[in-house]
Amino acid sequence: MRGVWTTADVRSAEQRLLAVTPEGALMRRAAYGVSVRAAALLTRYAGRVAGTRVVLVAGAGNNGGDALWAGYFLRRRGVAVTAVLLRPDSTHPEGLAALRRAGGRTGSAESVDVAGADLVIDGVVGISARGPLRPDAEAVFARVSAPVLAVDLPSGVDPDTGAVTGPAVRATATVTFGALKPVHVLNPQDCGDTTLVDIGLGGELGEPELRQLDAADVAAAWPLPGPADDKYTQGVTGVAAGSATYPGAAVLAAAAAVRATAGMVRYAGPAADVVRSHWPEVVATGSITDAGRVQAWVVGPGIGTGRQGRDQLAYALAQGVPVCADADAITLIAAHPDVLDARDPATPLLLTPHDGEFARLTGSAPGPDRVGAVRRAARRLGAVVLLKGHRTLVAEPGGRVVVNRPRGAWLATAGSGDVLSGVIGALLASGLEPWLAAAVGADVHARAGELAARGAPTSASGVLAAIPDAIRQARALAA
Ligand SMILES: NC(=O)C1=CN([C@@H]2O[C@H](COP(=O)(O)OP(=O)(O)OC[C@H]3O[C@@H](n4cnc5c(N)ncnc54)[C@H](O)[C@@H]3O)[C@@H](O)[C@H]2O)[C@@H](O)CC1
Ligand SMILES: [K+]
Repeated sequence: MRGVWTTADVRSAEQRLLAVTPEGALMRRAAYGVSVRAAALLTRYAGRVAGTRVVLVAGAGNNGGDALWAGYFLRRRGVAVTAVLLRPDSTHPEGLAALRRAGGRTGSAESVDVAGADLVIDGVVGISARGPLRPDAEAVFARVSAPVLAVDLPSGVDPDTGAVTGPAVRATATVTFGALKPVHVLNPQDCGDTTLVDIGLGGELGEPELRQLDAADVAAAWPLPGPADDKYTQGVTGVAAGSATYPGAAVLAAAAAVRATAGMVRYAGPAADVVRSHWPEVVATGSITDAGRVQAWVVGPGIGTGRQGRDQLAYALAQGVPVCADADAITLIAAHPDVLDARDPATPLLLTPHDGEFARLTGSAPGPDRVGAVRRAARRLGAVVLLKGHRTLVAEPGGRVVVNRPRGAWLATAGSGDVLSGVIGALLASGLEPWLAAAVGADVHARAGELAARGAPTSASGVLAAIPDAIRQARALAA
């Protein structure tokens, strides 16, 4: 798992490291990393390094210092470097001196040929940034047509939320130092391709603010049958979904569970015949009370918000096994919170709202601080909450939050949520910890969406069919 730390955490870790590191060493390490990434971008976009032209845009702080030192290293590789100094009187003195010593030039926003650069390096602001780009910096970036390499983060984007509230740099690539910050995972669009340079901060960092799974985490968590397994030992998934009028949700959720694990899937509800005819391997019954023993329930997609749905939900919650409550089940919990009384508090509950359901459930929309909102909701509800979105978030009551890596917007298609709940149900039934089940399920769901789409719109059935390839992809990347 990759950790992500707040700027406050990073700043205090840096202070501790600075106290035991020779003056300027951290900045030179950081800046050297920027120069290496800059050289790679120049090779890619201009076909060479020596003889190219790089413009640095340097603000008043250490972020500007990083850019100036990166300019020093690029000069040594034969690059013509010119720095636009936004605050000439308070520019980082050592960085400026190093650049000049190496033959770099400086100028004002008006005098430097920004439009003629092969690469622009954004050293306006870093982790001490507040608010959007100021007009002087905005005017410089308006003239840029070359790729932009952001130092630490794209200036103008909020480091801790990734929010853009005014003019901001849109980077081709970002080089960050010591630790990923929330901006890198919450706003990857404006960061471009982010690389992390190790400046030795690792030992100084505490618990991360956010976590992100990589393929190895997904592969390690995904349940696979062993030689001693049979259809029961892998965990039986129960799916209570759909209605006679809307059987589609039932078919999609049950089928997703079938695709996700090799164990058994039981379906209970009014769409039993339709489910059975599409997926003969599902053991389907008309009533949840006749369904038999399962190791986790998925309840909600298409069950409606009336008496029948409420009874199904209350029954599932009383079985002493983990429950993934989705769609109508969330609306039911919002309207009748007493339904949760049927649940043994030791039974894990996982809720998978989209923004509208989240607002119904908690009384307010997630707002711009989605991480804070989902973390509070999980704590208050004593449940794992998966907040759907371009970057799906999963929070558990103890405060840990996983951010899903977006893979295009292909999953914005009808029925896609039903597929997700079926996958998560199967993972819960296999015994995965609920927040890991939700995070790993969301990751494979996103991979399946990308594989199904391959550049053109897809459908929930397409996503469903791509689940095995998504699992294979994660396992192959981890191998
Ligand atoms: N402290 C360290 O040990 C290291 C710091 N490093 C660099 O230092 C950066 C942090 O440097 P600083 O704390 O000096 O601060 P920044 O360089 O992030 O910002 C400098 C100052 O700009 C002003 N400012 C804030 N928002 C602005 C806006 N929207 N437009 C214009 N000006 C604005 C503020 O007065 C702020 O203090 C990191 O992002 C990283 O690039 C790296 O060199 C690695 C080591
Ligand atoms: K920057």
